[in-house]
Amino acid sequence: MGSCVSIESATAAAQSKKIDQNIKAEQRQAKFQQTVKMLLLGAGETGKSTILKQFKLIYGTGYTEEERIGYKTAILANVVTCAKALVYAMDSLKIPYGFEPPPLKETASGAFGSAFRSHASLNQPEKESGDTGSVRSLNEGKELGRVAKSAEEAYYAAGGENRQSGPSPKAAQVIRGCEMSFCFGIDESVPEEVIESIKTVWQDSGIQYCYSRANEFQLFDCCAYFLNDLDRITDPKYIPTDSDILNSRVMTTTITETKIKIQHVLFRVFDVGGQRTERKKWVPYFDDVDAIIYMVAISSYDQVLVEDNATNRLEEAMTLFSSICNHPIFASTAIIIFMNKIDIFKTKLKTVPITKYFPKFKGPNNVDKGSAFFASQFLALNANAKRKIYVHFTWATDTKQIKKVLATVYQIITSSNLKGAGM
Ligand SMILES: Nc1nc2c(ncn2[C@@H]2O[C@H](COP(=O)(O)OP(=O)(O)OP(=O)(O)O)[C@@H](O)[C@H]2O)c(=O)[nH]1
Ligand SMILES: [Mg+2]
Repeated sequence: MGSCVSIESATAAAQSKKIDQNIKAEQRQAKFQQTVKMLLLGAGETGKSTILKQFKLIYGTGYTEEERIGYKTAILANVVTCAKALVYAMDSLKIPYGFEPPPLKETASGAFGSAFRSHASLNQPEKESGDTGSVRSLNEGKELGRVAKSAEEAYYAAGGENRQSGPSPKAAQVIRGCEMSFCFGIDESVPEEVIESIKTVWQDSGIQYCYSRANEFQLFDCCAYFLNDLDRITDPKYIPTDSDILNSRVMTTTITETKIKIQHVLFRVFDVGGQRTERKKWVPYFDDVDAIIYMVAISSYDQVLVEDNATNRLEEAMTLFSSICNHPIFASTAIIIFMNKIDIFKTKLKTVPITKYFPKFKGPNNVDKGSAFFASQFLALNANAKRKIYVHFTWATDTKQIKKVLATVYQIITSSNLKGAGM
């Protein structure tokens, strides 16, 4: 009996040891299969959905041919929307078709000649410029005003909205009359006449000058990317590339959750709509958030919101950031700011002085000073001095750059240093 007991207790002990081992293994497994709830937050058009696409491209299986074809409609809709925006802006800004802006008077910096960007150069981020901008801003502002005035005079002399003649005004008429209904059927394409009309106006010097003033109206950032490549994207056999998908613009109106496994961590990534009306939908997703990527379009310093056509986009981004980063519910959430659209920012700095929109900025108007200034403006909004907020300067449509950035983000989120960083 005694031996029986001892055998039983030995068995029980062995079983209990096994259970303990299993529990430990499960615990290890649980630790190993860490889940991270991540929100992509930020105002509208800052690049949240673009980053989500990058997650899928870099860590997922990418896009199938069927999914790619699904983007065709959105891309063609982008093309027509951009063409319409330009054509309407020609009348609101009072620019005649064929307008050739007179060369700007040179300053000591000799940089005026570059004030009007040509569409051919707009797809590529340019090399960092020197200290152009702050010194010339005042004179250049006057010069640009003079050119705008001469455009307006020429506009009225040419017959204004309804009486301009020639191929471009005729093409503009076709674009104005184009219905967006083709957008709803995947197999339908944009009528040939509309495509030809878009090509005609995009070549027009007046439209190009109008494009150089795009901050004065609402125009998608992907405008030049697609309008420079119309032959390719309107080919019946066209299948969107990764880059085309990344550059396409579809406003988010439904919050989505995407699960992405990176090594042993399962990321639950939530992409939200950033425009004001969309933000009402955010709150139910605020519980138990491990990390937030807060997107800022640093290039939007000279633009106003789509929602009210009045508020500076970066001012809005700062107000929103302040409410997010100081919200008690996010007290222990890792916050990483992506100062995005750095490619557009670099190009814009050559012609648009930051001081004109943010007089606090003391220049010089270059990438280093400009990006450091805006980063510091955001970081200063954090009321908890002990908390570390991470900042990255990003180009969301560039997979190579984002791959590196996301690898660093992964390290930040999974590293134990987070605890020491006020989390
Ligand atoms: N050139 C350039 N374009 C970018 C960059 N990031 C995003 N875009 C473009 O900007 C547009 C808006 O990007 P989205 O990702 O749709 O912006 P969002 O934040 O999801 O906008 P909402 O859904 O309205 O909140 C798209 O056409 C993108 O291709 C960037 O770093 N550089
Ligand atoms: Mg979106």
